[in-house]
Amino acid sequence: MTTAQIISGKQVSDEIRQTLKLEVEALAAQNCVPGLAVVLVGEDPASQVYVRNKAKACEDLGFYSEVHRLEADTPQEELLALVHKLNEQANINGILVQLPLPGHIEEKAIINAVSPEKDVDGFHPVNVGNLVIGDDSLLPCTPAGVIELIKHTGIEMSGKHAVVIGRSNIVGKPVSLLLQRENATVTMCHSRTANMKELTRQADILVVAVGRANFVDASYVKPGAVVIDVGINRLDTGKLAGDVDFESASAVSGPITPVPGGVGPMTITMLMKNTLVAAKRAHGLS
Ligand SMILES: Nc1nc2c(c(=O)[nH]1)N[C@@H](CN(C=O)c1ccc(C(=O)N[C@@H](CCC(=O)O)C(=O)O)cc1)CN2
Repeated sequence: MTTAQIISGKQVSDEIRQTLKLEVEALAAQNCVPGLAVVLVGEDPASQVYVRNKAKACEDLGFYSEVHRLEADTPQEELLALVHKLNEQANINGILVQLPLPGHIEEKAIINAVSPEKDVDGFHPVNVGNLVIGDDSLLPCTPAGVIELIKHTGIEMSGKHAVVIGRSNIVGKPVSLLLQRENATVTMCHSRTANMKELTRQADILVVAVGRANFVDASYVKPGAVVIDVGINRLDTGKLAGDVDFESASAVSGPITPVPGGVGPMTITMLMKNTLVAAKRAHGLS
């Protein structure tokens, strides 16, 4: 049985949403209603759930929202035309095209088509570039959620050694940049890293985003380290598993996130936060 502190993404997410809701109410008095457009192409079952949850979050917080559901064989040009239309739509402050997209659509072309001011995913090269140079930008939701969860533990990131396993554009790379922004010393590991355990065992903060169920066990973890599991892997049994073997890792770790109920719920909450920020900017409010 674990004695480690379990970091509840659900609880942190609820707290942030309460703050957002108050802000939305205050903004309404200034005729500013945040608007989010979510675009789903195809019928991927997990994506359908995430899109429904995004629409529900908008409703709960008092945002305006639109969900555009397109057939799986929708031509790329049609999707681009929709994105261009949403870029021009004044009541929409945030545009999110749900990933993954069907194989015939070039993800990069779609991401690049979203206006950077409405890119609430933080995936557009302009926002990525601003993240790299440390300028204000819309931050990618899952990495921003990871930082919020670490802050919630009360453990200082400054001066700590953070190790990130995984170097994807949507999690590993941005989370490393955000940790550096918090003045952590960051090491990135990936599939070609030699002696990975030697590095991860030095980590005060270990972020795992490899996409392999139960990849990290206790042997990777420094006693007392904060462990953040970004993985969401659907097992053959239908159950969800993280990239971290929770039973094993939590026997030695400090605060640790579970799956489900850890990083996942933060993703949508940070999307709501980004949409609010984008709406305020569009209305000239700081
Ligand atoms: N355009 C984007 N596409 C995708 C993103 C993204 O940030 N932008 N991230 C993921 C999917 N995603 C949001 O879109 C997402 C994933 C997981 C969760 C979540 O709450 N997970 C729960 C478990 C839910 C379940 O039972 O499946 C948890 O971990 O507790 C929310 C949002 C890929 N696509």
